[in-house]
Amino acid sequence: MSSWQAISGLTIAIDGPSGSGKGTVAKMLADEVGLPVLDTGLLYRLVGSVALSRDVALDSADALADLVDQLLMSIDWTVEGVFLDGENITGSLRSEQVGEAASKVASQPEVREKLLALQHQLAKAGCIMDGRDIGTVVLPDAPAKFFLTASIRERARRRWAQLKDDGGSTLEAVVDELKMRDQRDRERQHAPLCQAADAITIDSTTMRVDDVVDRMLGVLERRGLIQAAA
Ligand SMILES: Nc1ncnc2c1ncn2[C@@H]1O[C@H](COP(=O)(O)OP(=O)(O)OP(=O)(O)O)[C@@H](O)[C@H]1O
Ligand SMILES: Nc1ccn([C@H]2C[C@H](O)[C@@H](COP(=O)(O)O)O2)c(=O)n1
Repeated sequence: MSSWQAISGLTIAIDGPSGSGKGTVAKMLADEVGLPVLDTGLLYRLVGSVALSRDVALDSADALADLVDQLLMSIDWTVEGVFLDGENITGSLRSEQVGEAASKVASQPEVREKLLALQHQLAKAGCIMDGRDIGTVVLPDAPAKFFLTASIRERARRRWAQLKDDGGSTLEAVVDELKMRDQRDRERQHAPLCQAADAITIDSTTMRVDDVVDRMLGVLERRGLIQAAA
C-alpha cells in the first residue's frame, strides 16, 4: 500500500543525463505515490538493439523508420519493461553498447516522432515517465517536472560500480563514454536533452536516493498533487 495518494491522472516528468538516477528515483517515487513508471529509454534501446542485430545503419533515417514501424506491431511496452513477441527482453537492453546505439538512433527525428504516439497513449491514465525530453516534448503540460543531475564523475562512478562485476571498463573509460553520450543527447537538433523552463533541478551528486525522493514528494505535496493516504 502506498503512503501517498496521487490526484487522478497525475503525470510526473523526470529528465536528466545518463546515470543521474532517474530510473532508480522514478521507481521509488512510483511506489510512494502509487503510479506506474515508464522508462522511455527502453524504447530507444529496443530500436538500437534490433538495429545492431539486423545490421541496420544507426544513421539511416529511412531504414530506422521502417524498423520502428515493424517493432510497433510486435512490441508491448509496459511498466514491467519491453516485451518483444511476448518475451520480456528488458535485461538484454541494459548494456552500454545498446545505450550507445540508442543514443545514436534517438537523434533521428523520424524515430522520435513514431515513438511519441506510443508514449502519449501510455501516459494517458497517469504515470511517472523518465527520459530526456519528457518535460519539454512528451508531457509539456505535466504539473510536476524534475531535472535530475549529478557531476560527471559521480555519474560515472555509479555506472562503473554497476559494470565492475562484468570486468573490463575503467572509471576513466566510463567518464569518456558518458561525456560522449551526454554531448550527443544534448546537441542533437530534435528534442535534445534539456531542462524544461518549469522543471525543478535536483543535483543528486551528494544526495542519497531517499533524500532525492523526499524532496520530490515535498514538491508534489505543496502543489496539492498528492496527499497522505488514509
Ligand atoms: N543519489 C544517488 N546516490 C548514489 N547512487 C545512486 C543515486 N541515484 C542513483 N544511484 C545509482 O546510480 C546507478 C544509475 O542510476 P539509474 O540507472 O537510476 O540512472 P539513470 O539516470 O536512469 O541512467 P540511464 O539514463 O542511463 O538509464 C544505479 O546503480 C543507482 O542505484
Ligand atoms: N526520452 C528519451 C529517452 C532516451 N533517449 C535516448 C538517449 C539515451 O542516451 C538513450 C538511452 O537512454 P537510457 O536508457 O540510458 O535512459 O536513449 C532519448 O533520446 N529520449
